[in-house]
Amino acid sequence: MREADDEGPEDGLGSGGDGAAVVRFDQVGLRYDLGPEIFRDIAFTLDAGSFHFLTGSSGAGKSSLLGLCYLALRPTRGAVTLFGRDVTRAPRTVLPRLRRRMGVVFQDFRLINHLSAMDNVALPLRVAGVPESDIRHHVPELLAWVGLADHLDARPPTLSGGQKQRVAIARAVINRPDLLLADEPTGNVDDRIATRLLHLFEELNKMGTTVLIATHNEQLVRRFPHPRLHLDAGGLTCLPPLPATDPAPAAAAGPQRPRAGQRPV
Ligand SMILES: Nc1ncnc2c1ncn2[C@@H]1O[C@H](COP(=O)(O)OP(=O)(O)OP(=O)(O)O)[C@@H](O)[C@H]1O
Repeated sequence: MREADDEGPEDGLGSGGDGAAVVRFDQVGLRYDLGPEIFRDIAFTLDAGSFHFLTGSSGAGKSSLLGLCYLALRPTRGAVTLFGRDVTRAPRTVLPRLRRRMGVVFQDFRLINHLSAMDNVALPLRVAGVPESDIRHHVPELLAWVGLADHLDARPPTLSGGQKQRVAIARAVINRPDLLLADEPTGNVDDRIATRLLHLFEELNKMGTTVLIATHNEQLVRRFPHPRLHLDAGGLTCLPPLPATDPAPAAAAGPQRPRAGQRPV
């Protein structure tokens, strides 16, 4: 993991900020074009190593907030700080470097259709220059953990929605990012697999990744005791974990899961 301050002013990023905050929003507002303001004065901090759910009804702005975090969107007002740097007006040239520190699971997956599941997941490792022998070892292991051992060579158009989603998750976590942003990552899978995926996120979190997961799945939110950022009517409230109901089903069945202290792959 890199330190929060390993990029200097020459990066075109603003300086300053709390070194322990991976994400900080200060009085952020957002509107699309000439539409209404969908966020008003949103303020929150994700400390390094924290795990939060992002909740709110459909249209409350969960995807938009994640888009602000990975700088696909810029705030109309206020300030966004990432990894201790003010990135509110950071030039586009710094985006690839910032995004290499993030794993993002998009609601629409954004897989590369002409590449196999194996090659889609291997992509961040190849970009990072990881030796091919390591890739051949780690990628199948992770795909097996998400239940896709028999689909390594499958191309996305031949996969179901839930299978594509799991490839997208594997791609997002394979290089153990500093920050994981996931938009409805369990929206297309059954309860057992959803629980398994949440355990994967928790293992990643134990290794230091800061995690933010947008979800509608209240049952899942109740099973995993993490605080919530809740969006409602343009505002954001930080809420404690929901009280637990039923325990999470065992995630033990299936391939051995990655453990804290090891690479997740
Ligand atoms: N590209 C866009 N142009 C204009 N308005 C948009 C755009 N994307 C989102 N919006 C509006 O912003 C608001 C928040 O949308 P967003 O997709 O962030 O909500 P969400 O909470 O992720 O919804 P869902 O749970 O249904 O995915 C909605 O009113 C939506 O219509």
